[in-house]
Amino acid sequence: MKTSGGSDAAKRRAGESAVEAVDDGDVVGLGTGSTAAHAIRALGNRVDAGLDICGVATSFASRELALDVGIPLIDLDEAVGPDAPGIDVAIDGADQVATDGTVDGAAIIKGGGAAHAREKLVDAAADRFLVVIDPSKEADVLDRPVPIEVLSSGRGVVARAVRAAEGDPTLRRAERKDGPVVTDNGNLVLDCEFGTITDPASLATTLSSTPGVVEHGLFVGLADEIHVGTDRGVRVEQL
Ligand SMILES: O=C[C@H](O)[C@H](O)[C@H](O)COP(=O)(O)O
Repeated sequence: MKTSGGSDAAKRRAGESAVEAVDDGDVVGLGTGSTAAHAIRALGNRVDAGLDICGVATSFASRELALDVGIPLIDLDEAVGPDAPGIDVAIDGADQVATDGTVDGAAIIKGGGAAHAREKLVDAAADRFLVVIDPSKEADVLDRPVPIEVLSSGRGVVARAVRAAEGDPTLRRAERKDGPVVTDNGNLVLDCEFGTITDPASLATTLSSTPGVVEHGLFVGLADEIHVGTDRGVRVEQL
């Protein structure tokens, strides 16, 4: 599993804090990454203690972990189809979070683990989306590369569109295999450097309308709460 800056204890506190918001009977979106993994483990402990919930996984990794800790799972289609229960709450990590007022709520970059396409489906479908981070993820303005999942045949077209939007795309390469990272959906990832992102909503619209883009990692105005774990406690920001 990908790891990132910030202490493990801080990530654990963030994950455990968000899991307190889960109620009996809830359908819960299970995020991906090292911080969301703490939430999944904490949820597994609550299931052991009798909590009756179903999870909806956002990746192969979150599915494996959920099964490992005993969380019953349903598919996204089962959760949101006709007469389906819906998703009550989603708990997910982030690579960078800015709440500087340029958007209503928070502007977030996700996809460091290449899971952002399914994460956005689940997080956006949830009644409440809780973001779990450590303080290293907080920023005044977004400035990290934006991961973009692309159809392999559309890689060149998307890269050209990114350059036209004054971005610098780099194909994400796998660490333990020769070749690129391939997502759970069989696609490639371009990590796109845009410098300081002063208008994330506008960039998100541009990227969403580019042919070949399966999904980009800008989550604008989707989050309802940010749980920031620190080495001493947790700060919860309501949006
Ligand atoms: O694709 C991965 C996800 O968007 C993760 O939620 C994000 O990269 C944060 O992961 P972590 O908590 O490990 O920093």
